Order: sequence, then C-alpha cells, then structure tokens
Amino acid sequence: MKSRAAVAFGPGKPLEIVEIDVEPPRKGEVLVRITNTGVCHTDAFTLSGEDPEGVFPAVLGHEGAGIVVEVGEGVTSVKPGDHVIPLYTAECGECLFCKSGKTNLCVAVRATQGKGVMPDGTTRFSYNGQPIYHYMGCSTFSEYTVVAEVSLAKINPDANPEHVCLLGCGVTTGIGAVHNTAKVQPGDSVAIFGLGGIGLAAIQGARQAKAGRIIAIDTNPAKFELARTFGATECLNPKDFDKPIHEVLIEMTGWGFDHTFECIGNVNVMRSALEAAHRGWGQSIVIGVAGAGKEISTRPFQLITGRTWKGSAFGGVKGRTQLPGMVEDAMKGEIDLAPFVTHTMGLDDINKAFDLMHEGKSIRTVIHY
Ligand SMILES: NC(=O)C1=CN([C@@H]2O[C@H](COP(=O)(O)OP(=O)(O)OC[C@H]3O[C@@H](n4cnc5c(N)ncnc54)[C@H](O)[C@@H]3O)[C@@H](O)[C@H]2O)C=CC1
Ligand SMILES: N[C@@H](CCC(=O)N[C@@H](CSC=O)C(=O)NCC(=O)O)C(=O)O
Repeated sequence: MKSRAAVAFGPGKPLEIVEIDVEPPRKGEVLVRITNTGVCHTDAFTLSGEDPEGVFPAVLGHEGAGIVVEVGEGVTSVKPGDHVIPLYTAECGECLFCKSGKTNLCVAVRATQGKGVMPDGTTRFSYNGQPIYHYMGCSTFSEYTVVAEVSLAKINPDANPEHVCLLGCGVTTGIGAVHNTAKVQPGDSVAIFGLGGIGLAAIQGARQAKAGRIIAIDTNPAKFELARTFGATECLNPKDFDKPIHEVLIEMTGWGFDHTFECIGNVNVMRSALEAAHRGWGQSIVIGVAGAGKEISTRPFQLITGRTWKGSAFGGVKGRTQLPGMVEDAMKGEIDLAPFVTHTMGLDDINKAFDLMHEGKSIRTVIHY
C-alpha cells in the first residue's frame, strides 16, 4: 500500500514528505494507521547525525498513537480497530530482562530495531524501489507503519490520541523516571535540569510523588511558567549566576538534593546534576541522550561520598503492562497532558515542528495525518 511519510533521506537534511510503499505485516507484525505523533528531541538528535544507531534513509518518529489496520500471522494480542501506542521499548514478557522483574529493557526486538529493520532483518518501507529504514521500532512519521506485536500497547479507544500519543515517549519517560527509577518519596527534594517535554513531565511526577522542594532549571526562562504550573517550587536560569549551577544548588540546600534529573543530553550538565546530589545518599538520573563520542566524568570522590548515578529509559515503564493504565490516568486527569501540546500541525509542516523545538518555542508539537 501507499502511505504519506516524512522521510529522513540523510543526516542534517530536512524531512521530505513523499508517498512511500508499505508492505503488509509479516508473522508477529501489525500494520497501524498512525493518527497523531509528537516530535521529540530524540528525533532531532537522530536526524542530526549524532546517533550512533542512526541509519538513513529512514522514517523517524516514535511518540505516536494509532489504530490497528491488519495483523500478521500469529498475532493474538491486538486486532483491527484496536487503538494502540507503539513502543520503542518492547515488552515480550518472556526474555531474560522481562522476566527479571528488575528492568523494562526487553531485548526481544532490540537488536534489529537498532539497525532500522524488522525482526526478520528486512524493512517494510520502500521508496522508488529502494528500502527505507524503520526507527526505534515505531516510525510514526508515516501514516501507515508496521511494528512488532510486542511493541504495541493496546489502549482505551476513547482516549484523545492528540494527547495520549505523548505517553509513547516524553511524558511517560519523565513521570516514570521519578516513580520507577528514582522512587521519589514524599518530602524529598528534587532538581530537574531541562524543561522540555521530559523535564516538565518529571516535575509533574515529582508533584504526584509529593516531593517537597522541586527546583526547575533551564537556560530558557520562557519554560518557567509551565514548570510552575506543573509543580516547580522554584525556577533557576544558570545564566543568572556567576558560578556553576551545582554550587548554587548546594548553597541553597546545605548538602544538595535527594534526586536530580538531567533531561537535556548535555554531558557537562550531567556532571553538574550528579554533583548537586546530596552527600551520602543523593542520586542523579540521566535521561538526556548524548551524541556519539560524548562521555560523562566526575571525581570518583563524588561517588565515594555517597552519590549515585543512574539512567532511565522510557521511565522504566513496561509498555504493554503499564501504559494502558497511564492512559486511564490521563483520562481521569491524574496525568495532565494538554499543556504539553503547544502546537499542532499537519505532516506537510513537520519541519516547522523541528524549528520550533530548536528555537525553544514549543514543548511538544503534535502532528496529525
Ligand atoms: N532516556 C529516555 O528514555 C529519553 C530521553 N530523551 C532525551 O531527553 C532529552 C530531552 O528531551 P526533550 O524534553 O524532548 O527536549 P527539549 O529540547 O524539548 O528540552 C530540552 C530543554 O533543555 C534546555 N537546556 C538546553 N541546554 C541547557 C543547559 N545547558 N542548562 C539548562 N537547560 C538547558 C532547553 O532550553 C530545553 O528547554 C533529550 O536528550 C532526549 O533525546 C527523550 C525521551 C526519552
Ligand atoms: N541510539 C542511541 C541512544 C538513544 C537512546 O538512548 N534512546 C533512549 C530513548 S530516547 C527516546 O526518545 C533509550 O531508551 N535507549 C534505550 C534503548 O534500548 O534504546 C545510541 O546508540 O547512543
């Protein structure tokens, strides 16, 4: 079948809106009509050429919502008409990782996903007879996409897809990192670096966890109003100080924060976030994605004196088990999604969504087909 898609033909190039060919789903695969997709900083990261796993040409996009059109052989957990959210972190329930009870990092399709192909090693997309690669197992920048069954969460069909698509990545990542990775407790102090979709969602998670002090940090003060709405108790711009921001944070608290979250992808900020964590027990959660060749460092003394560095992928959330409940929470108003959607537009304008993100003018642009 034909499908309108925004194709990344090469790193650093604007996406091109073309009609691609999409093959039917094979064994264990599902054809989904995407109704809405958010544009996340990770899409921009991969498009920039910084992603070691970036392959081109590809259909990017991983924060979508859609409806099942057709299922391949052996698919039992979804059927045509079901409303779904594609998962870049699959959940097979059977691999070592799924069974461990310790992580959401299922490996069922991860190796092929990282190469831009389906589990059988081939692509379902092509353009003028040439293969087009998949992205993060989702490729939501195509109206019709093929994903593995294990990469689909079935959700309430009454949910608003323009909002719940954000649970496919950004909002789940931020909220999940607070609850599942950091396990923030009532009264804990929290500092969040970077107030995009991820950082703002982490603020919302911190408020849900009844954190005490919630400090929001960004070099763009235009983000502060929404941060306060979501629960930040104070907002700081590192540019307003003549000393490193972690020194400012330690002075504000005495010994640092119980939990810090890096939601930018800047290795220097990751160090600041670690060093702003409380002596003896503070932990810093790396959420931001940094480019090829970037590495984090700190004085080992920072760890010897009790700080812990952790990372979080998709907020530690097991997508097929937990995402349907998070959709219900959003429908009940317990997760507030609407304020994240600062812009909506059609697929033809998707490059504007990237511009708005780079200019710091959007939180999330949601594309509709
Ligand atoms: N680990 C995971 O599962 C996931 C990671 N990510 C990553 O999280 C990061 C954030 O994603 P989005 O919120 O979509 O990005 P975004 O671009 O919307 O937000 C980033 C924010 O950081 C601020 N910022 C930039 N440099 C700063 C600095 N030096 N100090 C303070 N603030 C600074 C920007 O002004 C902006 O508000 C990205 O690296 C993305 O790739 C995104 C989704 C899931
Ligand atoms: N491919 C990159 C790393 C990209 C990365 O870290 N992705 C995050 C999700 S970002 C979502 O918007 C993640 O969860 N990674 C875990 C995974 O299994 O993909 C690289 O190779 O450095």
